[in-house]
Amino acid sequence: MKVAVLGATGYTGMMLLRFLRLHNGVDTVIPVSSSAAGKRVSEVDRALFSSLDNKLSLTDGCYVDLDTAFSLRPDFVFSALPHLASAIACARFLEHGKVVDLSADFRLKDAAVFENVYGEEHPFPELLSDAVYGLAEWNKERIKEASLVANPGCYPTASLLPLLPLIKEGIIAANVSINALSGISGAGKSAKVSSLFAERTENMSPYLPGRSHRHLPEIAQELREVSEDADPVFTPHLVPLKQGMLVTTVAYLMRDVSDKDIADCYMDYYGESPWIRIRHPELVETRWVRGSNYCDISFKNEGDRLIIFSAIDNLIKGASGQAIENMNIMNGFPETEGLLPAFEV
Ligand SMILES: NC(=O)C1=CN([C@@H]2O[C@H](COP(=O)(O)OP(=O)(O)OC[C@H]3O[C@@H](n4cnc5c(N)ncnc54)[C@H](OP(=O)(O)O)[C@@H]3O)[C@@H](O)[C@H]2O)C=CC1
Ligand SMILES: CC(=O)N[C@@H](CCC(=O)OP(=O)(O)O)C(=O)O
Repeated sequence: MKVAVLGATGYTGMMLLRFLRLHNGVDTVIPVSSSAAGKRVSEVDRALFSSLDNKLSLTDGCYVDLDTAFSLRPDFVFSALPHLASAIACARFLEHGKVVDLSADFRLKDAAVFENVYGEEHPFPELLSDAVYGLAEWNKERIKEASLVANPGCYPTASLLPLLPLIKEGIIAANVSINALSGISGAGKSAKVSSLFAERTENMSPYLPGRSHRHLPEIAQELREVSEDADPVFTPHLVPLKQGMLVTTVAYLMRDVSDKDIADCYMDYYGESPWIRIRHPELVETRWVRGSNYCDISFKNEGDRLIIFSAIDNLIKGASGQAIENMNIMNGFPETEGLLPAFEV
């Protein structure tokens, strides 16, 4: 396959290039950048050195601009652009092939909700019903048939994976309280005061609590697929890590269940998944998933309440790794293809 990566110098774009160099189903990579067009990829991302060069023959080892990439007619495109810029580029490239969008542009099903959350009219509302929400373990059959996959946000991925089976099976109530801790790379590579080392080191803080964060409507939308009563509380926090995400969710148990019942429920849904590890009775830690596509899940059963823990790497299972997983599902490759070994930015 001939695969283009839009936004290839950003954090998630860089990570995609690192995965694609080892992917056996991809022989040609087209790295697309507005800021680095004409520069050599191996000189910008020194971790790659020359290891991707054999797949960069179409662009002479260099990044190209969007128009050049379009003229090279990629079969498959990852868009790792900011919101709105991404929707416009995705709509264009869908003419040639399949697309996985890492931005939030096609995640919300309702254009009015999108406008309310992102503050702008959706440029392609007619594509929203075609887009499949790419929570890979949950929507696999629909992802197989999709041309446009909306890769989930990092907070929604880490929150939804442990909750969906338990809510669907009526084990926990859907009015959950989700507390999430994110590494700073979740804010992207662009310079902002709030991401400075001096602002973030030795410091932790909640931000956009209550109904303020744009991931709350995304999480609520997907929980409502399994329970129409879903009414989550979502509180994100920034912690001084480069990569990583830890989510602790408190839920009310709906019936008397043993630890084994809960573990069995997870195994029924995720027993075949190469990327979900049920860690119970151990708890989870971000260091055990860092640089990998794993989502680790654990829980503490209090009889009336359940405390649920999940850990991912925000840049991998929360973005580029899940995007590769979606490409694998869309094209009939093994789900693990290209995803081992793991990397850090
Ligand atoms: N960071 C994370 O943990 C996650 C990010 N996402 C989403 O993935 C997408 C990429 O995120 P991330 O890699 O962190 O972002 P970055 O800010 O690190 O990179 C985005 C890249 O897009 C390009 N770009 C920036 N502004 C524009 C613009 N106005 N028009 C066109 N291109 C532009 C730039 O690359 P170039 O100069 O090479 O064109 C930039 O490096 C975003 O939509 C983000 O919300 C989703 C889940 C998790
Ligand atoms: C730490 C941090 O800033 N995280 C980002 C979320 C990560 C992300 O990029 O999510 P989207 O793809 O939905 O934009 C935030 O809170 O906005």
